[in-house]
Amino acid sequence: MLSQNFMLEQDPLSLERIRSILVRLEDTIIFDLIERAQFAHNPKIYIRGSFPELKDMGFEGSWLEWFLKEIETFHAKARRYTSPDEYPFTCNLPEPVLKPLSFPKILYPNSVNANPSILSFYTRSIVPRITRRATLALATIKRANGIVGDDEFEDDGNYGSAATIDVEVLQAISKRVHYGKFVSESKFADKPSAFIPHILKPNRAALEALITKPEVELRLLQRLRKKAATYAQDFAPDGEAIAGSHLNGNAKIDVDGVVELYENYIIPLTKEVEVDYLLHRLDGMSEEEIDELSKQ
Ligand SMILES: O=C(O)C(=O)C[C@]1(C(=O)O)C=C[C@@H](O)C=C1
Repeated sequence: MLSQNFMLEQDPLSLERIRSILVRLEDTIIFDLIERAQFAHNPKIYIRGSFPELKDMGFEGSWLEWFLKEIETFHAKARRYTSPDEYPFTCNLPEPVLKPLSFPKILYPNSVNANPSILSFYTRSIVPRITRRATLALATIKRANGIVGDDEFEDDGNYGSAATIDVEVLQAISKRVHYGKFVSESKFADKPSAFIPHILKPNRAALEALITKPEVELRLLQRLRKKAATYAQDFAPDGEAIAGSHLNGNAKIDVDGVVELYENYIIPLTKEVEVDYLLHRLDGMSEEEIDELSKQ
């Protein structure tokens, strides 16, 4: 079986293996979004300074940033961020308590990190979109109970639950997007001579054209729509999907929203990471080394 375990894989740069991980991460991302969609938008948790309790403890960021800092502090101690496919959202994290694993050297040393963009599009675009249904349901309940005030409708008070799932979604998207580095390394290793001229004379458009595979993207979006539509349904105790349970606003997740998330953010950002990685792929190499690579 193709795995995500770098310590076990014979050929970590096989494009088939890397793509199989991207496919599996689709499931993780869809399920995490379904979990997040259970709760209202809760915009307060993304705004710095809206929790005086955090300020009192000397923390200046938002509620979500506090969650990220605390969770990543713990995970850093368990050496999560020494793995080549894990990237933290916060900095100044503690050292691991265990000695490092000696991962095989797969990626060329680089400092490409797309997490600031991921955090920004997730909080500004994704959360409001996928929580719309929970927010509307809350509005109905509050109106029926005579509670008015539009901003109240977005807030169900589940700040801990919402932020816990936010961290999971962010980590899954981050892993997915940064897998772009492995895709790039695999494509580069396959034919360095195709890439080298556009790295030496930096040309983003040419590099992007080289890594873009429209048929792979199309298949991905079709598969994703089917998966999201399946998981959006309810299932009877015997495991049969309940007909129509994903219609008339009852779907567990906004299927179009999931597809748009991939089409407009996740795939473009993965490609950006791929190109950024390539642009630094020859950093620190001598002319002789580059000449040698160009022959391949
Ligand atoms: O599978 C690849 O070849 C990738 O580069 C990954 C990916 C994606 O984000 O899913 C990105 C660019 C390609 O056009 C196709 C798919």
